[in-house]
Amino acid sequence: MRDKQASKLVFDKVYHRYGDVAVLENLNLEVKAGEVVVLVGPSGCGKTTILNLLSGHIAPVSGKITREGTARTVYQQDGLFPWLTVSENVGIGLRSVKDEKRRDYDMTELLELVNLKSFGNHYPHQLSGGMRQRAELARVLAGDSDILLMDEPFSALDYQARLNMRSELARVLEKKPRTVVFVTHDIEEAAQLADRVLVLSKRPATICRELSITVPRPRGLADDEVVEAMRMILRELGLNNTSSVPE
Ligand SMILES: Nc1ncnc2c1ncn2[C@@H]1O[C@H](COP(=O)(O)OP(=O)(O)OP(=O)(O)O)[C@@H](O)[C@H]1O
Repeated sequence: MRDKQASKLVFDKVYHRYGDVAVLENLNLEVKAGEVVVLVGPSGCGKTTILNLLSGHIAPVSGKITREGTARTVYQQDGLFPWLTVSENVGIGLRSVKDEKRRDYDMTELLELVNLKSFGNHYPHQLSGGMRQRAELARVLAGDSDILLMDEPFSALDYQARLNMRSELARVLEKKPRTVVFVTHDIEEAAQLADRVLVLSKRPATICRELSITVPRPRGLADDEVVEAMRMILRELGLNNTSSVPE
């Protein structure tokens, strides 16, 4: 399998616009191998555009993007095929893997990893939203991609399911480390998951604050560093009403 340390993402003076609308202006960004970077910022500032540029779905107008390693994207709505079982959906994640390597991937292990071992023969409509996102996670972890690009993957779930998915992702990354770029509007999620939070300005997006969080995952919502990170993100986003953040 590929050396996980090899994956790295770099934006060098990236400029992008749609028509006349400049979305990114000379954005510099570096994500180290194995790092979990969370992007937060105002709606429409260009977070999804950054992921699409990182995945190669779109090309920048100017500037250079370096991506060492293969990337898979997880979206807000799960991308499972409704006519395939969970195992078959997860198996699709192995499409890019050469036949002789496929036997290295144990489907049971993947399903176990996301706590869906008994649901391999179920169809997506027989699962809850959280279970579907877990199946999606197994699908993107299957195969040999080193980079996960996650675009508000848990935002369609209810609060309890979101909390569960955060600790699930933390646990999965502990077992199968990946380089992750994660977009969210949820500052709790950012503070609980990120090694580094990048707070973006409004369009054209620049990085107005970088925040490293060193406490190991999984992290409690009331952990000092998590609470402090939430405070700083709120302040940076101009949402200074900190009364809802636990003292
Ligand atoms: N394909 C496109 N064509 C034209 N304009 C686009 C396109 N995609 C995005 N935009 C515009 O570019 C800007 C940035 O969009 P983007 O989706 O990257 O922002 P975002 O930060 O992810 O937003 P949100 O937080 O609301 O999801 C927005 O003004 C959006 O309307």
